[in-house]
Amino acid sequence: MEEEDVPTLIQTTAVAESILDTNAPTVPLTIICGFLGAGKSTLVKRILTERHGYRIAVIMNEFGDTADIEAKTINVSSAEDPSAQSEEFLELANGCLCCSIKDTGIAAIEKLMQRKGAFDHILLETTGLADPGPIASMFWQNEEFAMGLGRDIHLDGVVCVVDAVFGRQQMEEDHSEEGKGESVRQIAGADVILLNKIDLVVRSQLEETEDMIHSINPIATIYRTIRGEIDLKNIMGIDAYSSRPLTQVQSDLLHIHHHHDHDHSDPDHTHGPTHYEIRGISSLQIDCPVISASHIDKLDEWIRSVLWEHRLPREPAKSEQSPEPKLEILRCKGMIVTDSGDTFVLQGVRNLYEITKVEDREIADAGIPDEGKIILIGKGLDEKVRRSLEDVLRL
Ligand SMILES: Nc1nc2c(ncn2[C@@H]2O[C@H](COP(=O)(O)OP(=O)(O)OP(=O)(O)O)[C@@H](O)[C@H]2O)c(=O)[nH]1
Repeated sequence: MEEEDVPTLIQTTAVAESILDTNAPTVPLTIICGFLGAGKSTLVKRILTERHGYRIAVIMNEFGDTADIEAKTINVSSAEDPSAQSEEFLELANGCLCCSIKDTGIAAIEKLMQRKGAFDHILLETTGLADPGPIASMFWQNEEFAMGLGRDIHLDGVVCVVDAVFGRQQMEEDHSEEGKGESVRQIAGADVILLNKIDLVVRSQLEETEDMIHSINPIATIYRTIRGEIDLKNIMGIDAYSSRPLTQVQSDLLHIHHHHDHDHSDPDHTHGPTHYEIRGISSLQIDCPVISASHIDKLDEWIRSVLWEHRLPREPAKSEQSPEPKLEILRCKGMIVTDSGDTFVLQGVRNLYEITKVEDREIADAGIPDEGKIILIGKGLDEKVRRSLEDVLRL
């Protein structure tokens, strides 16, 4: 996708189909991020110790207090291979596998893949300060990845654990001049959010935090948890980066529609950027009418300009000194319906994206949607951006 000659839609579909047809499923990978102290380790510990029936390989930054888990060391460092010194595998009583990484995650995952077949899912826990975006794009639509680990692994989703007690305060601090904005980037890049420690707060505080999260990221599903207690099917196997399960994308989009239904009575607030703009990160939702098939190319061009050149098509590039915020998309997702009866799914993480035609048989399963919707999460998403995209869709 980095090249000028972006693969055509047909090729993309063909690749997706060939993956489907080879009957060699790749292992789903879930990234777990979250605020410092929000409860990531508590969640991981649950996964490693409880009897849930899943065989999960967990990659942790450090073993921390999880090292006391009853386990046997499988692989210790070897003298010939220095990279092996940075990781260790532990096989746990509940069938899970655990490994720690200190520097690059890729080396650990490559090692892990030598044990392919011993697990059905990979969880990658990041540090409390990590921005999941660059990590997610390492595993998605990345040529190097596609040629290597991508044959064995696919990105399933990004889960963010948010502290119900301090989450709001954390986001507000991150919004300040001194803050680096990690917590907001974590929320912006997540597909599922666990609002954890709900036992420690009152309902109104929960709702306020949820509102704030929704304003930054209307795509993510929020679950309220205590000590990371959650049915694992809600965080694993969600296929958030796939264009295949139309039903999932559709339900996400319907969910958003539902959530903002109350806005429709007020014309000024029908689709505007949400009122929160924390560290300039906000979201934009645009309804797409049924468009003509030729508009797909125009849309593709628009997306490329915004994602790669950080400007609207035909708009001059902004200088570094420009007072206007830089246009930066952290996540985009959408569904587009054409008058030829085709449905396309848009998926994007930062500057990587794909627009994929949905197969007829999937539509047969899910039903043809009446209209589409595009959601952008990022910086500089003002009314000008909305109008520009609407113009492209309504040519
Ligand atoms: N009351 C309450 N305490 C919790 C809950 N979840 C986690 N904790 C406690 O919160 C503290 C921090 O939890 P961790 O799981 O270590 O948090 P973390 O996100 O891994 O922390 P870092 O790795 O430092 O970013 C621990 O003392 C947990 O026992 C919860 O739902 N309710």
